[in-house]
Amino acid sequence: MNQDTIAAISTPMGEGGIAVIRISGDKAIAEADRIFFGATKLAIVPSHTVHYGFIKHPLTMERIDEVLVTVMKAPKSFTTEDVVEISCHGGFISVKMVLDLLLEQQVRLAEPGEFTKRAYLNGRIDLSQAEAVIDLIRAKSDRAHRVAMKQAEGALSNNIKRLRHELVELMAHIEVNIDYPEHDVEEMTNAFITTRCLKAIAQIEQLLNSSQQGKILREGIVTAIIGKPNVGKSSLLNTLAQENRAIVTEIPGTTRDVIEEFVTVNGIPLKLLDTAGIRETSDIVEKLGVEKSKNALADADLILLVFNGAEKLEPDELTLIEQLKDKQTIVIVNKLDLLQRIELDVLAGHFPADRIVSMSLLEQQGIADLEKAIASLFFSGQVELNDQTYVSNARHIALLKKARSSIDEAYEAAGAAVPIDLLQIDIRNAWEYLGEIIGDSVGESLIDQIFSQFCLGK
Ligand SMILES: Nc1nc2c(c(=O)[nH]1)N(C=O)[C@@H](CNc1ccc(C(=O)N[C@@H](CCC(=O)O)C(=O)O)cc1)CN2
Ligand SMILES: Nc1nc2c(ncn2[C@@H]2O[C@H](COP(=O)(O)OP(=O)(O)OP(=O)(O)O)[C@@H](O)[C@H]2O)c(=O)[nH]1
Ligand SMILES: [Mg+2]
Repeated sequence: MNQDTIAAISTPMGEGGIAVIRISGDKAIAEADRIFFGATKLAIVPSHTVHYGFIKHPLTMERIDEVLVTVMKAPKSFTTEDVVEISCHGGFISVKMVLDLLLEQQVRLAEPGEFTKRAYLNGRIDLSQAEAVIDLIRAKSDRAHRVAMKQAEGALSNNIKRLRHELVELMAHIEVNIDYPEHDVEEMTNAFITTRCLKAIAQIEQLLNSSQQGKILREGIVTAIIGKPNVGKSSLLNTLAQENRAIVTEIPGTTRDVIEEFVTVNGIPLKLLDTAGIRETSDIVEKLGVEKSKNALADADLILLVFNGAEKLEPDELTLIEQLKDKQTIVIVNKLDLLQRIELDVLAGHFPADRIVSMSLLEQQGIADLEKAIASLFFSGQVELNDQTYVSNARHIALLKKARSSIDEAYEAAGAAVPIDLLQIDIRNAWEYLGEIIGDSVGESLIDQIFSQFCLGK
């Protein structure tokens, strides 16, 4: 099935110091030897060694690039096949020429994710570890990176394997009872099954509970900056993004469209949305902007509600406060550098004190306070990532939920004295759902779909 020898450029397209072509498969070394000219032929070098030489056109002997070549022999390689990596000079043309030379013969272009797919199919990593490689590449914060790294190392897989092992033990116990019903294990059985089911449910619950945090770590907390015009919403986005991302002017109604920016605050990734100031308006463009603000508000996980501290609260703003009752909100009283006229007591009637932050974005004051408020909201302080496994993948979450409801059914059946061979089916289903997480018993189309999310050359 894996007969083809494959190759791809494994570094990003564009100008760079060096660019790497990776080749994997039975013919990797022979094919590289055809175009590589160095002190020795690669066919006879030891595994895990690096060699200097030139890539030349095998017929015209035209020099194409000066390179370093790494040889990693099966099974001690990323794919477990023979792997050769050619480090070319960066830039587009020479790498492309070297790749084309390989593709002219017995090498085909790798599909996206095919190297990692081979590592999976050849048993070097399981499916959840392969999926973690995608997360690792896409991680946008230190925390997201650590979660993905842990999963890549097999933390989730180990949890799942342990759970499955316990379910197998349970099934074996029940099997004995089916085969030898006269045995005195029967007495024990229902109580035993109930206890074991509860234990398994608790373990799955724990993994599912971590998923909310896992999702946040991966995708960022969707955070909408909301307020009436001219209070400093775009100034806040620019401050948190540490660049002038949004236009700031003294004219109310400057921002018309939703502006997105990914930022990290104390290691917490936020997907920040700067929005148009909310007010009644007859301007058609601004009206559409206000509509978008209201949609962003509805979809957000967190609201940063901005007020101008130099002005009294307006009826529109009080309405807005009412609308945000069910949302996680942090209030920002901006323009602290000006004479303050805002009714702080009114705000204090609606929001707890630790959710109200005074700032001057003009003078860059109060930023640390805001960061602290955000961090304490989401991680009840600075929680460190400990040994807990974070589940962050939608596919894994769905399977964990299915496994849990199967065990729920077994648990209830045990209580209702349903024949145990029926309940055995529920436990077996749970065992299979969990197996799908690590790639036991998954169909080819699912595997293809997962690996197609990778970039070329991975
Ligand atoms: N140049 C290069 N850098 C890279 C990769 C690569 O393929 N090539 N990787 C690709 O993602 C990552 C590193 N991951 C790797 C994981 C395992 C093996 C490997 O050869 N494992 C063998 C041998 C280990 C040993 O010698 O002790 C094994 O586990 O059997 C290689 C890379 C990131 N950096
Ligand atoms: N004095 C003072 N002015 C500020 C402060 N923060 C922002 N401003 C000014 O207030 C004006 C509006 O700021 P923006 O950030 O554009 O306000 P906005 O809420 O995005 O406004 P719209 O996009 O129109 O809804 C600009 O002139 C800013 O320079 C502050 O802390 N103090
Ligand atoms: Mg604005």
